Amino acid sequence: MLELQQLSKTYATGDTALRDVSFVVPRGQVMGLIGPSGAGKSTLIRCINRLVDPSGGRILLGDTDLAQVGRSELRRQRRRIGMIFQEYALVERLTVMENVLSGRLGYVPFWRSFTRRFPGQDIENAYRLLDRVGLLEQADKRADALSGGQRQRVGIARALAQEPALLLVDEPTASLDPKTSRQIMRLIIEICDERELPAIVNIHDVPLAQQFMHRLIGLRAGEVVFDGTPAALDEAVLGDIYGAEDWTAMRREHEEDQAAEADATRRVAEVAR
Ligand SMILES: Nc1ncnc2c1ncn2[C@@H]1O[C@H](COP(=O)(O)OP(=O)(O)OP(=O)(O)O)[C@@H](O)[C@H]1O
Repeated sequence: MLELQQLSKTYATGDTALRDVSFVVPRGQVMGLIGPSGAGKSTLIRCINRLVDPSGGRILLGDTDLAQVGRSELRRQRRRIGMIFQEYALVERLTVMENVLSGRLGYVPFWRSFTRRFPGQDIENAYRLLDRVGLLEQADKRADALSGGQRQRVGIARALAQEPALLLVDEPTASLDPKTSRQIMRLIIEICDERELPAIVNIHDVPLAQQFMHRLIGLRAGEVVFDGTPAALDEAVLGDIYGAEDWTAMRREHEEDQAAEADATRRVAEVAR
């Protein structure tokens, strides 16, 4: 379980990015973080993995307050946080398997990571994870030979290789087409269910968030202005989070994208006939 208590962040520039943000993400819950540009979504994720030092508040992962841990303890705590990135962050010239095993680097002694000799148990587990994300056949391929969706699956397997207690997911589908985006979201949800992992997903695509997330939190100017189920996120709330004009423009853009996707699907079907 992850619990934030009155988390605040004011940058050295004087910009306040988070104000007294409090919520609990229980095990197995996938929570989508939505809000306009500058609302504080990235700052929130960065505070949790301590790429940014919070100005105040507590970040409890189990019994540990991540906001308080010192440098050496932080290294240990970061193993417990699996990260999934928008641009996958794979090592392109390494194989799929080597990329997944890099999720174990926080656990193996330096000399072992240097020679890339991992314990047999780690290797067995990596094969199991690749099987789970549907990439067993690709284990020996170089990462740069994969499609975007496949790369993100490697990113997911790598995060799981850490045996995390929490997943932080930053715009996982921003570089993917709509169909692949849905497949990746479904996979993340299934995996969190299976492993009872809490997850926070920073997500721009509101309809995709509504379709898949268990719960949504809306941030505006660093404050929580919505916390509820996707069903409770109606037009009035969305207008409140994004500003009525911006939300109307976002919705129109989404409708145009959907029409284009339906058109492309129809054309493909016609060619295949
Ligand atoms: N390193 C920094 N130094 C100073 N101010 C920052 C820094 N990073 C972010 N901010 C400010 O903090 C606020 C929140 O930014 P943040 O990047 O967390 O928002 P966001 O919701 O993730 O936006 P986006 O969706 O565009 O990524 C903004 O006002 C931003 O200008």
